[in-house]
Amino acid sequence: MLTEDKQSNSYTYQSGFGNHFSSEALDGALPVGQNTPQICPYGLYAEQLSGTAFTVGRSGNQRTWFYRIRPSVMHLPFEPYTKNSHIIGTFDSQTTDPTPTQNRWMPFSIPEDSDFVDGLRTVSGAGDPTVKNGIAIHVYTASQSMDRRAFTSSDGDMLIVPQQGRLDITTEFGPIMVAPNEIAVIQRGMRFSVALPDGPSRGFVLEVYDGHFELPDLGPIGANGLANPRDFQTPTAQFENTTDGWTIISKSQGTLFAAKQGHSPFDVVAWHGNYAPFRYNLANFNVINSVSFDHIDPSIFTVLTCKSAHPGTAVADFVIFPPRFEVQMDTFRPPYFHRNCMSEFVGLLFGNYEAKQGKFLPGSCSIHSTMTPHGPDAATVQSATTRELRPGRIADNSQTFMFETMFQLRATKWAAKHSHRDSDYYKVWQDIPVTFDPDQKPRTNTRHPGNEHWP
Ligand SMILES: O=C(O)Cc1cc(O)ccc1O
Ligand SMILES: [Fe+2]
Repeated sequence: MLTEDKQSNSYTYQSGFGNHFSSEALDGALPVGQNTPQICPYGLYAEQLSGTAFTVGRSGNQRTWFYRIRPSVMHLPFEPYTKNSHIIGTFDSQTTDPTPTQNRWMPFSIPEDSDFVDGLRTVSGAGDPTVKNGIAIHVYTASQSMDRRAFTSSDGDMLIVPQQGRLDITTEFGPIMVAPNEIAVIQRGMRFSVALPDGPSRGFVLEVYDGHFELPDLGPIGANGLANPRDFQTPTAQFENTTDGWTIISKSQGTLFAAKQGHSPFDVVAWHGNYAPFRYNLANFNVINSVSFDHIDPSIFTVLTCKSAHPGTAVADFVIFPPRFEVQMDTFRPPYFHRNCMSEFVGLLFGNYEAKQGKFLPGSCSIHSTMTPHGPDAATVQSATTRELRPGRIADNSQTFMFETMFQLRATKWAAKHSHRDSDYYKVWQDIPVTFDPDQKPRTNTRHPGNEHWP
Protein backbone atom coordinates (compact mmCIF):
# COMPACT_ATOMS: atom_id res chain seq x y z
CA MET A 1 0.00 0.00 0.00
CA LEU A 2 1.44 3.38 -0.98
CA THR A 3 1.41 6.00 1.71
CA GLU A 4 0.00 9.51 1.34
CA ASP A 5 2.84 11.42 -0.23
CA LYS A 6 3.21 14.82 -1.84
CA GLN A 7 6.73 15.31 -3.14
CA SER A 8 8.34 18.54 -4.18
CA ASN A 9 9.32 18.40 -7.82
CA SER A 10 12.75 17.23 -8.88
CA TYR A 11 13.54 17.78 -12.52
CA THR A 12 15.03 15.08 -14.70
CA TYR A 13 14.41 14.69 -18.40
CA GLN A 14 14.65 12.22 -21.26
CA SER A 15 16.22 13.58 -24.45
CA GLY A 16 14.98 13.47 -28.02
CA PHE A 17 12.11 14.57 -30.18
CA GLY A 18 9.12 12.25 -30.70
CA ASN A 19 10.78 9.24 -29.12
CA HIS A 20 8.97 6.28 -27.61
CA PHE A 21 9.84 7.11 -24.01
CA SER A 22 9.33 5.09 -20.88
CA SER A 23 9.68 6.21 -17.29
CA GLU A 24 9.11 4.61 -13.88
CA ALA A 25 9.03 6.42 -10.53
CA LEU A 26 8.97 3.01 -8.84
CA ASP A 27 11.07 0.15 -10.17
CA GLY A 28 9.00 -2.37 -12.07
CA ALA A 29 5.89 -0.19 -12.31
CA LEU A 30 5.66 -0.68 -16.08
CA PRO A 31 4.11 -4.00 -17.11
CA VAL A 32 6.58 -6.16 -19.00
CA GLY A 33 5.74 -7.05 -22.59
CA GLN A 34 2.12 -5.87 -22.57
CA ASN A 35 0.01 -2.79 -21.85
CA THR A 36 -3.08 -4.06 -20.07
CA PRO A 37 -2.35 -6.99 -17.73
CA GLN A 38 -5.21 -8.28 -15.60
CA ILE A 39 -3.55 -6.66 -12.61
CA CYS A 40 -0.85 -4.02 -13.15
CA PRO A 41 2.31 -3.86 -11.01
CA TYR A 42 1.78 -2.23 -7.59
CA GLY A 43 -1.99 -2.44 -8.15
CA LEU A 44 -1.91 0.50 -10.56
CA TYR A 45 -4.52 1.16 -13.25
CA ALA A 46 -3.62 1.28 -16.94
CA GLU A 47 -5.05 4.25 -18.90
CA GLN A 48 -4.32 5.14 -22.51
CA LEU A 49 -4.10 8.74 -23.73
CA SER A 50 -4.50 8.88 -27.51
CA GLY A 51 -3.08 11.87 -29.36
CA THR A 52 -4.05 10.54 -32.77
CA ALA A 53 -6.88 8.33 -34.02
CA PHE A 54 -6.23 4.66 -33.22
CA THR A 55 -5.93 4.02 -36.94
CA VAL A 56 -3.33 6.65 -37.91
CA GLY A 57 -0.36 5.07 -39.70
CA ARG A 58 2.56 3.93 -37.62
CA SER A 59 4.83 6.90 -38.43
CA GLY A 60 2.26 9.42 -37.25
CA ASN A 61 0.53 7.48 -34.48
CA GLN A 62 0.84 9.01 -31.00
CA ARG A 63 -0.32 7.55 -27.71
CA THR A 64 0.83 7.03 -24.16
CA TRP A 65 0.04 4.42 -21.51
CA PHE A 66 -0.24 5.72 -17.95
CA TYR A 67 0.03 3.44 -14.90
CA ARG A 68 -1.75 5.46 -12.25
CA ILE A 69 -3.09 5.12 -8.73
CA ARG A 70 -6.64 6.01 -9.79
CA PRO A 71 -8.08 6.24 -13.30
CA SER A 72 -8.80 9.83 -14.41
CA VAL A 73 -12.50 9.04 -14.64
CA MET A 74 -12.85 9.21 -10.83
CA HIS A 75 -14.22 12.75 -10.66
CA LEU A 76 -17.55 14.49 -10.10
CA PRO A 77 -19.44 15.84 -13.15
CA PHE A 78 -18.04 18.93 -14.89
CA GLU A 79 -19.89 22.20 -14.26
CA PRO A 80 -19.47 25.46 -16.23
CA TYR A 81 -16.46 27.45 -14.96
CA THR A 82 -17.42 31.12 -14.96
CA LYS A 83 -14.41 32.85 -13.36
CA ASN A 84 -12.71 33.54 -16.69
CA SER A 85 -14.81 34.76 -19.60
CA HIS A 86 -11.81 35.88 -21.66
CA ILE A 87 -10.95 32.52 -23.17
CA ILE A 88 -12.34 32.33 -26.70
CA GLY A 89 -12.65 29.12 -28.68
CA THR A 90 -14.64 30.03 -31.78
CA PHE A 91 -13.54 33.06 -33.73
CA ASP A 92 -16.59 34.66 -35.35
CA SER A 93 -18.22 38.10 -35.53
CA GLN A 94 -19.54 37.66 -31.97
CA THR A 95 -16.12 37.18 -30.44
CA THR A 96 -13.71 39.09 -32.69
CA ASP A 97 -13.06 42.37 -34.47
CA PRO A 98 -11.45 41.44 -37.79
CA THR A 99 -9.36 44.13 -39.51
CA PRO A 100 -6.90 44.29 -42.40
CA THR A 101 -5.08 47.10 -40.53
CA GLN A 102 -1.81 46.40 -38.69
CA ASN A 103 -2.45 45.84 -34.98
CA ARG A 104 -0.14 45.87 -32.01
CA TRP A 105 -0.29 45.96 -28.24
CA MET A 106 1.91 47.21 -25.45
CA PRO A 107 2.59 44.48 -22.84
CA PHE A 108 -0.60 43.28 -21.14
CA SER A 109 -0.58 44.03 -17.41
CA ILE A 110 -0.53 41.21 -14.89
CA PRO A 111 -3.40 41.13 -12.37
CA GLU A 112 -2.49 40.38 -8.74
CA ASP A 113 -5.11 37.76 -8.02
CA SER A 114 -4.90 35.40 -11.00
CA ASP A 115 -3.28 32.06 -11.55
CA PHE A 116 -2.38 30.65 -14.98
CA VAL A 117 -5.97 29.63 -15.74
CA ASP A 118 -7.75 32.75 -14.55
CA GLY A 119 -5.13 34.99 -16.14
CA LEU A 120 -5.39 33.38 -19.57
CA ARG A 121 -6.76 35.79 -22.20
CA THR A 122 -7.35 34.93 -25.84
CA VAL A 123 -5.82 37.62 -28.04
CA SER A 124 -6.34 36.19 -31.50
CA GLY A 125 -7.16 33.13 -33.51
CA ALA A 126 -9.28 31.65 -36.24
CA GLY A 127 -11.63 28.73 -36.63
CA ASP A 128 -13.52 26.45 -34.34
CA PRO A 129 -12.23 23.68 -32.07
CA THR A 130 -15.39 21.56 -32.41
CA VAL A 131 -14.45 20.78 -36.00
CA LYS A 132 -10.70 20.71 -35.23
CA ASN A 133 -9.97 23.54 -37.60
CA GLY A 134 -8.07 26.65 -36.55
CA ILE A 135 -5.78 28.02 -33.87
CA ALA A 136 -6.02 30.21 -30.78
CA ILE A 137 -3.39 32.61 -29.49
CA HIS A 138 -3.55 33.44 -25.80
CA VAL A 139 -1.53 35.57 -23.41
CA TYR A 140 -1.18 34.36 -19.83
CA THR A 141 -0.86 36.98 -17.12
CA ALA A 142 -0.53 35.31 -13.74
CA SER A 143 0.82 36.20 -10.32
CA GLN A 144 -0.26 33.19 -8.26
CA SER A 145 0.56 29.52 -8.43
CA MET A 146 -2.30 27.14 -9.20
CA ASP A 147 -3.39 25.65 -5.89
CA ARG A 148 -4.65 22.08 -6.26
CA ARG A 149 -6.05 23.03 -9.65
CA ALA A 150 -5.10 21.32 -12.90
CA PHE A 151 -5.82 22.61 -16.39
CA THR A 152 -6.34 20.68 -19.59
CA SER A 153 -7.38 21.60 -23.11
CA SER A 154 -9.38 19.13 -25.16
CA ASP A 155 -9.24 21.66 -27.98
CA GLY A 156 -5.62 21.46 -29.02
CA ASP A 157 -1.91 21.24 -28.31
CA MET A 158 -0.50 24.22 -26.43
CA LEU A 159 2.92 25.70 -27.15
CA ILE A 160 3.82 27.88 -24.16
CA VAL A 161 6.29 30.74 -24.62
CA PRO A 162 7.23 32.39 -21.29
CA GLN A 163 8.11 36.07 -21.57
CA GLN A 164 8.45 36.96 -17.88
CA GLY A 165 8.95 34.56 -14.97
CA ARG A 166 9.75 30.88 -14.73
CA LEU A 167 6.97 28.28 -14.85
CA ASP A 168 7.19 25.11 -12.77
CA ILE A 169 4.70 22.91 -14.56
CA THR A 170 3.56 19.70 -12.95
CA THR A 171 2.22 17.27 -15.57
CA GLU A 172 0.92 13.72 -15.49
CA PHE A 173 4.27 12.74 -17.08
CA GLY A 174 6.37 14.49 -14.43
CA PRO A 175 7.48 18.08 -13.82
CA ILE A 176 8.78 20.48 -16.48
CA MET A 177 10.50 23.77 -15.70
CA VAL A 178 10.54 26.54 -18.34
CA ALA A 179 11.92 30.07 -18.17
CA PRO A 180 11.97 32.88 -20.76
CA ASN A 181 13.94 31.77 -23.83
CA GLU A 182 12.59 28.27 -23.35
CA ILE A 183 9.31 26.79 -24.56
CA ALA A 184 7.09 23.92 -23.48
CA VAL A 185 4.57 21.96 -25.53
CA ILE A 186 1.69 20.36 -23.65
CA GLN A 187 -0.58 18.43 -25.95
CA ARG A 188 -4.34 18.02 -26.14
CA GLY A 189 -5.90 16.34 -23.12
CA MET A 190 -2.87 16.40 -20.81
CA ARG A 191 -3.43 17.76 -17.32
CA PHE A 192 -1.01 20.27 -15.86
CA SER A 193 -0.66 22.72 -12.99
CA VAL A 194 1.51 25.84 -13.10
CA ALA A 195 3.49 27.21 -10.14
CA LEU A 196 5.24 30.60 -10.33
CA PRO A 197 8.51 30.66 -8.37
CA ASP A 198 9.34 34.16 -9.71
CA GLY A 199 5.95 35.74 -8.96
CA PRO A 200 4.20 37.77 -11.68
CA SER A 201 4.56 35.95 -14.97
CA ARG A 202 3.51 36.54 -18.54
CA GLY A 203 3.82 34.70 -21.79
CA PHE A 204 2.10 33.58 -24.94
CA VAL A 205 0.36 30.35 -25.87
CA LEU A 206 -0.25 29.00 -29.36
CA GLU A 207 -3.00 26.39 -29.42
CA VAL A 208 -3.44 24.33 -32.58
CA TYR A 209 -6.83 22.70 -33.07
CA ASP A 210 -5.52 20.02 -35.41
CA GLY A 211 -2.28 18.10 -35.81
CA HIS A 212 0.81 18.16 -33.64
CA PHE A 213 4.06 20.11 -33.60
CA GLU A 214 6.98 18.52 -35.38
CA LEU A 215 10.46 19.51 -36.50
CA PRO A 216 10.56 21.09 -39.95
CA ASP A 217 12.20 19.12 -42.75
CA LEU A 218 15.73 20.29 -43.51
CA GLY A 219 15.91 19.61 -47.25
CA PRO A 220 19.26 20.72 -48.70
CA ILE A 221 20.45 21.89 -45.26
CA GLY A 222 21.21 18.25 -44.58
CA ALA A 223 20.89 16.09 -41.52
CA ASN A 224 21.65 18.71 -38.87
CA GLY A 225 20.69 22.25 -37.99
CA LEU A 226 17.89 24.47 -36.77
CA ALA A 227 16.39 22.80 -33.67
CA ASN A 228 18.25 19.52 -33.20
CA PRO A 229 16.16 16.59 -31.91
CA ARG A 230 18.45 15.75 -29.00
CA ASP A 231 17.85 19.13 -27.40
CA PHE A 232 14.17 18.42 -26.72
CA GLN A 233 13.45 17.19 -23.22
CA THR A 234 10.53 15.18 -21.89
CA PRO A 235 9.93 14.76 -18.15
CA THR A 236 10.26 11.62 -16.09
CA ALA A 237 7.52 10.04 -13.99
CA GLN A 238 6.90 11.51 -10.56
CA PHE A 239 3.71 10.98 -8.61
CA GLU A 240 1.66 12.30 -5.73
CA ASN A 241 -0.54 9.96 -3.73
CA THR A 242 -2.96 12.32 -1.99
CA THR A 243 -6.64 12.36 -1.04
CA ASP A 244 -7.03 16.13 -0.91
CA GLY A 245 -9.60 18.03 -2.98
CA TRP A 246 -8.55 18.95 -6.51
CA THR A 247 -10.31 20.86 -9.28
CA ILE A 248 -9.80 19.89 -12.91
CA ILE A 249 -10.48 22.82 -15.24
CA SER A 250 -11.10 21.63 -18.75
CA LYS A 251 -11.20 23.78 -21.84
CA SER A 252 -13.51 21.84 -24.06
CA GLN A 253 -15.16 23.08 -27.26
CA GLY A 254 -13.87 26.57 -26.47
CA THR A 255 -15.63 26.66 -23.09
CA LEU A 256 -14.29 26.23 -19.56
CA PHE A 257 -15.64 23.56 -17.20
CA ALA A 258 -14.59 22.54 -13.69
CA ALA A 259 -14.88 19.20 -11.89
CA LYS A 260 -13.95 18.26 -8.33
CA GLN A 261 -12.13 15.10 -7.36
CA GLY A 262 -10.68 13.72 -4.15
CA HIS A 263 -7.15 13.03 -5.30
CA SER A 264 -4.25 14.56 -7.16
CA PRO A 265 -4.41 14.08 -10.95
CA PHE A 266 -0.61 13.72 -10.83
CA ASP A 267 -0.70 10.15 -9.59
CA VAL A 268 1.01 8.51 -12.58
CA VAL A 269 3.68 6.17 -11.21
CA ALA A 270 4.96 5.07 -14.62
CA TRP A 271 4.23 5.74 -18.28
CA HIS A 272 5.45 4.81 -21.71
CA GLY A 273 4.64 6.20 -25.13
CA ASN A 274 5.34 8.86 -27.70
CA TYR A 275 2.51 11.29 -26.86
CA ALA A 276 4.31 13.33 -24.23
CA PRO A 277 5.03 16.96 -23.34
CA PHE A 278 8.44 18.46 -23.91
CA ARG A 279 10.54 21.56 -23.44
CA TYR A 280 13.22 23.20 -25.58
CA ASN A 281 15.78 25.90 -24.90
CA LEU A 282 15.78 28.44 -27.76
CA ALA A 283 19.50 29.09 -27.14
CA ASN A 284 20.13 25.65 -28.66
CA PHE A 285 18.72 26.73 -32.02
CA ASN A 286 21.38 26.33 -34.70
CA VAL A 287 20.88 29.36 -36.95
CA ILE A 288 21.19 28.89 -40.70
CA ASN A 289 21.16 31.98 -42.94
CA SER A 290 22.57 33.65 -46.05
CA VAL A 291 26.33 34.24 -45.86
CA SER A 292 26.42 36.16 -49.12
CA PHE A 293 23.56 38.53 -49.90
CA ASP A 294 19.82 39.17 -49.51
CA HIS A 295 17.35 38.78 -46.68
CA ILE A 296 16.16 35.18 -46.53
CA ASP A 297 12.53 34.33 -45.67
CA PRO A 298 12.05 33.76 -41.91
CA SER A 299 11.05 30.13 -42.48
CA ILE A 300 14.79 29.45 -41.98
CA PHE A 301 14.13 30.21 -38.30
CA THR A 302 11.32 27.67 -37.85
CA VAL A 303 11.67 25.81 -34.56
CA LEU A 304 8.51 23.73 -34.80
CA THR A 305 5.77 23.35 -37.37
CA CYS A 306 2.25 22.01 -37.24
CA LYS A 307 1.50 20.85 -40.76
CA SER A 308 -1.82 21.20 -42.54
CA ALA A 309 -3.16 18.90 -45.25
CA HIS A 310 -1.66 21.29 -47.86
CA PRO A 311 1.99 20.32 -48.38
CA GLY A 312 4.33 23.10 -47.26
CA THR A 313 1.53 25.16 -45.70
CA ALA A 314 1.43 25.19 -41.92
CA VAL A 315 -1.50 25.30 -39.58
CA ALA A 316 1.12 27.20 -37.60
CA ASP A 317 4.89 27.60 -37.52
CA PHE A 318 6.74 28.64 -34.39
CA VAL A 319 9.56 30.89 -35.61
CA ILE A 320 12.23 32.81 -33.68
CA PHE A 321 14.60 35.67 -34.53
CA PRO A 322 17.64 34.59 -32.51
CA PRO A 323 20.99 36.26 -31.83
CA ARG A 324 23.33 35.62 -34.79
CA PHE A 325 25.89 37.13 -37.11
CA GLU A 326 24.57 39.13 -40.04
CA VAL A 327 27.01 39.28 -42.90
CA GLN A 328 24.97 39.86 -46.07
CA MET A 329 26.55 42.53 -48.28
CA ASP A 330 24.77 45.00 -50.56
CA THR A 331 21.59 44.01 -48.80
CA PHE A 332 18.70 45.73 -47.08
CA ARG A 333 19.21 43.68 -43.94
CA PRO A 334 16.06 44.18 -41.81
CA PRO A 335 12.85 42.25 -42.50
CA TYR A 336 11.62 43.39 -45.90
CA PHE A 337 8.31 45.09 -46.70
CA HIS A 338 5.75 42.52 -47.62
CA ARG A 339 2.21 41.24 -47.80
CA ASN A 340 1.82 37.60 -46.86
CA CYS A 341 -0.90 35.07 -47.68
CA MET A 342 -0.11 33.64 -44.24
CA SER A 343 -0.93 35.61 -41.04
CA GLU A 344 1.75 36.67 -38.57
CA PHE A 345 1.58 37.11 -34.80
CA VAL A 346 4.88 38.53 -33.55
CA GLY A 347 5.89 38.94 -29.89
CA LEU A 348 9.03 40.32 -28.24
CA LEU A 349 10.38 38.26 -25.33
CA PHE A 350 13.35 40.47 -24.41
CA GLY A 351 15.74 42.97 -26.01
CA ASN A 352 14.76 44.60 -29.30
CA TYR A 353 13.13 43.42 -32.50
CA GLU A 354 15.17 44.12 -35.62
CA ALA A 355 12.21 45.52 -37.60
CA LYS A 356 11.11 48.08 -35.04
CA GLN A 357 13.07 50.79 -33.28
CA GLY A 358 10.37 52.39 -31.12
CA LYS A 359 7.61 51.28 -28.77
CA PHE A 360 7.77 47.51 -29.37
CA LEU A 361 8.69 46.55 -25.82
CA PRO A 362 9.35 43.14 -24.28
CA GLY A 363 5.89 41.61 -23.84
CA SER A 364 4.47 43.54 -26.79
CA CYS A 365 2.83 41.70 -29.66
CA SER A 366 1.44 42.45 -33.10
CA ILE A 367 -0.93 40.92 -35.62
CA HIS A 368 -0.43 41.32 -39.34
CA SER A 369 -3.22 39.26 -40.79
CA THR A 370 -3.38 37.80 -44.27
CA MET A 371 -2.17 40.29 -46.93
CA THR A 372 -1.82 43.16 -44.44
CA PRO A 373 1.15 45.27 -45.59
CA HIS A 374 3.92 45.59 -43.02
CA GLY A 375 7.68 45.79 -42.61
CA PRO A 376 10.39 47.81 -40.90
CA ASP A 377 9.41 51.11 -39.36
CA ALA A 378 10.71 54.42 -40.75
CA ALA A 379 13.58 54.66 -38.26
CA THR A 380 14.76 51.15 -39.17
CA VAL A 381 14.57 51.97 -42.89
CA GLN A 382 16.62 55.09 -42.32
CA SER A 383 19.44 53.26 -40.55
CA ALA A 384 19.34 50.18 -42.81
CA THR A 385 19.72 52.26 -45.97
CA THR A 386 22.46 54.55 -44.70
CA ARG A 387 24.68 52.38 -42.48
CA GLU A 388 27.96 50.98 -43.68
CA LEU A 389 27.55 47.21 -44.04
CA ARG A 390 30.06 45.08 -42.18
CA PRO A 391 29.73 41.60 -40.71
CA GLY A 392 28.30 42.06 -37.23
CA ARG A 393 26.06 40.73 -34.53
CA ILE A 394 22.30 41.14 -34.56
CA ALA A 395 19.66 40.50 -31.92
CA ASP A 396 22.21 39.95 -29.16
CA ASN A 397 20.41 39.68 -25.81
CA SER A 398 17.13 39.68 -27.72
CA GLN A 399 14.54 37.13 -28.63
CA THR A 400 11.51 37.69 -30.83
CA PHE A 401 9.09 34.99 -31.88
CA MET A 402 6.42 34.62 -34.54
CA PHE A 403 3.39 32.37 -34.81
CA GLU A 404 2.83 32.19 -38.57
CA THR A 405 -0.41 30.58 -39.67
CA MET A 406 -2.35 29.79 -42.84
CA PHE A 407 -5.49 31.09 -41.10
CA GLN A 408 -6.70 34.67 -41.27
CA LEU A 409 -6.00 35.98 -37.78
CA ARG A 410 -8.47 38.26 -36.07
CA ALA A 411 -8.16 39.98 -32.71
CA THR A 412 -10.66 39.05 -30.03
CA LYS A 413 -13.04 41.79 -28.88
CA TRP A 414 -11.11 41.82 -25.57
CA ALA A 415 -7.83 42.55 -27.38
CA ALA A 416 -9.30 44.97 -29.93
CA LYS A 417 -10.84 47.13 -27.21
CA HIS A 418 -7.90 46.81 -24.82
CA SER A 419 -6.39 50.08 -23.59
CA HIS A 420 -2.91 48.74 -24.42
CA ARG A 421 -3.73 48.47 -28.11
CA ASP A 422 -1.52 50.92 -29.97
CA SER A 423 -3.98 52.88 -32.09
CA ASP A 424 -1.04 54.93 -33.46
CA TYR A 425 0.76 51.88 -34.82
CA TYR A 426 0.17 52.89 -38.46
CA LYS A 427 2.23 56.05 -37.84
CA VAL A 428 5.52 54.13 -37.67
CA TRP A 429 5.46 53.83 -41.46
CA GLN A 430 4.19 57.29 -42.41
CA ASP A 431 7.61 58.99 -42.45
CA ILE A 432 9.33 56.58 -44.81
CA PRO A 433 11.04 58.98 -47.25
CA VAL A 434 10.35 58.83 -50.98
CA THR A 435 13.80 58.44 -52.49
CA PHE A 436 12.70 57.74 -56.05
CA ASP A 437 14.75 59.75 -58.58
CA PRO A 438 14.17 58.92 -62.27
CA ASP A 439 17.38 60.77 -63.20
CA GLN A 440 19.58 58.75 -60.88
CA LYS A 441 22.36 56.84 -62.63
CA PRO A 442 21.94 53.06 -62.00
CA ARG A 443 24.39 51.91 -59.35
CA THR A 444 27.25 49.60 -60.09
CA ASN A 445 26.53 46.22 -58.62
CA THR A 446 29.05 46.11 -55.78
CA ARG A 447 28.82 42.35 -55.54
CA HIS A 448 30.34 42.00 -59.03
CA PRO A 449 33.01 44.71 -59.20
CA GLY A 450 34.38 44.98 -62.71
CA ASN A 451 31.43 43.07 -64.16
CA GLU A 452 29.12 46.00 -64.87
CA HIS A 453 27.37 44.00 -67.59
CA TRP A 454 26.05 41.63 -64.90
CA PRO A 455 22.54 42.31 -63.63
O1 LIG B 1 7.06 40.75 -40.45
C1 LIG B 1 7.77 40.36 -39.53
O2 LIG B 1 8.13 41.11 -38.61
C2 LIG B 1 8.32 38.95 -39.55
C3 LIG B 1 9.24 38.73 -40.70
C4 LIG B 1 10.60 38.78 -40.53
C5 LIG B 1 11.43 38.62 -41.62
O3 LIG B 1 12.75 38.65 -41.42
C6 LIG B 1 10.92 38.42 -42.88
C7 LIG B 1 9.54 38.34 -43.06
C8 LIG B 1 8.71 38.49 -41.96
O4 LIG B 1 7.39 38.37 -42.07
FE1 LIG C 1 6.00 39.72 -41.77
